[in-house]
Amino acid sequence: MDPLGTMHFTTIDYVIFALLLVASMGIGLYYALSGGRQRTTQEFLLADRSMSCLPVSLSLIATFQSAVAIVGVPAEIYTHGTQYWFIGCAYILGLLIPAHVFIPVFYRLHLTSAYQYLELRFSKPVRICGTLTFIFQTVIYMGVCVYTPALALNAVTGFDLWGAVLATGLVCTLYTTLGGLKAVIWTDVFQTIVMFAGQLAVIVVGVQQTGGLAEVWRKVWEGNRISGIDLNPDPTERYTFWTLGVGGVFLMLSLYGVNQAQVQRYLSSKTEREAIMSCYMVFPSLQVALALSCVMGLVMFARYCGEDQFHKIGNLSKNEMVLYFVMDMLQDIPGLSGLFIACLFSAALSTISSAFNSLATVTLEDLIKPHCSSMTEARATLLSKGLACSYGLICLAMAYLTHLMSDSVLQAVFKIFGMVGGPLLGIFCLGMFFPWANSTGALAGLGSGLAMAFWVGIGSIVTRTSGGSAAVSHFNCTAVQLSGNITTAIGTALNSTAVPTSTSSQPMGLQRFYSLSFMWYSALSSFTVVITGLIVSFLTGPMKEEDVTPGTLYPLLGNMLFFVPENLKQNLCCATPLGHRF
Ligand SMILES: CC(C)(CO)[C@@H](O)C(=O)NCCC(=O)O
Ligand code: NA
Repeated sequence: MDPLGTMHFTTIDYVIFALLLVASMGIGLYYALSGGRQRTTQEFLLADRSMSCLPVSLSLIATFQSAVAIVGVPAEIYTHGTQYWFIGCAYILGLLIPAHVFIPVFYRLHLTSAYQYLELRFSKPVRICGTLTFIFQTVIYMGVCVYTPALALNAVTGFDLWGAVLATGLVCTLYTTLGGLKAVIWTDVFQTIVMFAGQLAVIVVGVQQTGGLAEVWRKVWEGNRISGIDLNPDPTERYTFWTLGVGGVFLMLSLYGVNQAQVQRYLSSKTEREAIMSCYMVFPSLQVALALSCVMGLVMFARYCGEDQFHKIGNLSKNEMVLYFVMDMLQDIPGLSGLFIACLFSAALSTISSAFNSLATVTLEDLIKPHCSSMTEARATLLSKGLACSYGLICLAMAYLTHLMSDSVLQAVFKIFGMVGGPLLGIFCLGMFFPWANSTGALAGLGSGLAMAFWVGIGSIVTRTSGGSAAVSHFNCTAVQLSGNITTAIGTALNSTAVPTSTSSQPMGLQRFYSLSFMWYSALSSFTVVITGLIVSFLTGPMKEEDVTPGTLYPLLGNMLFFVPENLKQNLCCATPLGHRF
């Protein structure tokens, strides 16, 4: 059955979509032909370290705000209520800690790649393992990012799936290869604005068509979509205040603290102050982004609550709901659906362009340069352009692999971030906060963190448990006679996480371990890295603080014991490292 066959794109919608691609290309060309014309790696990979905080901050949010969040969050709110919104609490510590811990350390070391840090602090093998882990994470993620909007568009409008994937993948490869990081950052700025505009337009029209704000509020309130704070301590509950507000901090740290894409933006800032400022400015913009997608879910609910007799929306996968809602509602307003499609693809483009550039950076800096010390600057720049271009093509291949993914991409991406990003966060924390950690400990820690993460992650996929314990909250619309049907429909929409009939029985033993909420993955795996790393370091001979490269430690213990007199602290082995005051 194809309930969506009637939806069509008008010429003006195509024009708006094409304009997005053309404008992005234009920005790429501009930076290819202006400034230093992308003739040095400093310019191509680090924008000449000359950026100011406003473009950097918009680029920071654009990097990890992809179409996955734009289609995933409203569907989550529609089916489960506003609990997810509490992830906004995690933004406070999730941005303050990067601003005051990670940025100062990275910026003062004058790095290009975040993994250079791992060599300075530990050894070359640790750096290479870190780099390979990052490449693995990013390559999977970019496949999901380019595939998601194309799939949604295809499902709802019949727009050619691989045509959309190719168009976005190739245009993005081209402007990233031509214009370097400057183009990536400035297209991010433009694309973030398009992203916000598209979501806002849909919300405004949606509210109007549903009968005004008061009516939307009444419907979502009566439909039980407004969730109170859920303080259930059960770690297998998918979204609670604890999983979102505490587990989410670790997710945020792995993304905004140590992820190469973001670290590269901090390093491209003119001064350390600008870098810290940009991190602060992410906070309000990220709250706006979160609010827009949550409100969109509420409006979508208000619009269909009790009126979805034909299970129009209930039969869709979570990734298709939003686009269906948009097309259904905006059909009569020319151009508006085009604007929303542009919003969706802006989100995707800004994420994959960051991925291409950061992957080119780490491949050149961490894997190639150490072996070709005599490479000329011109050659290195040419090589980095070749790398950016190759990763663009790899992205297309990964989109094809994503074909096999489950139907909730938001959960899939959170799992990838937790399973691979968490151990990376752990190894940076081990290095910065614990002077005793040595290289063997770091390698053992990273290995065990990854093993732990893949054990629980793959276990949950195989046994289909993580997230399965999420209570499918039932509609409680005014149209009571319909609620049975709608609940069934929502059940269908959630079929990927089909709950076994015996949901009431608590999972036991390993089963319980596998059903750990994926919001805890980052915390679990980074703690595993730190603890294993410390144990192995102490067994193999801990490092002495004076042997650690200056500037690679952050005096966490020293700062936390601010009330202890200075000479006592020296004895406690947590002195401020040479020449570095934080
Ligand atoms: C980083 C967060 C959690 C911040 O809300 C969000 O942007 C997110 O869920 N990002 C990952 C999904 C995506 O690719 O859009
Ligand atoms: Na994005």
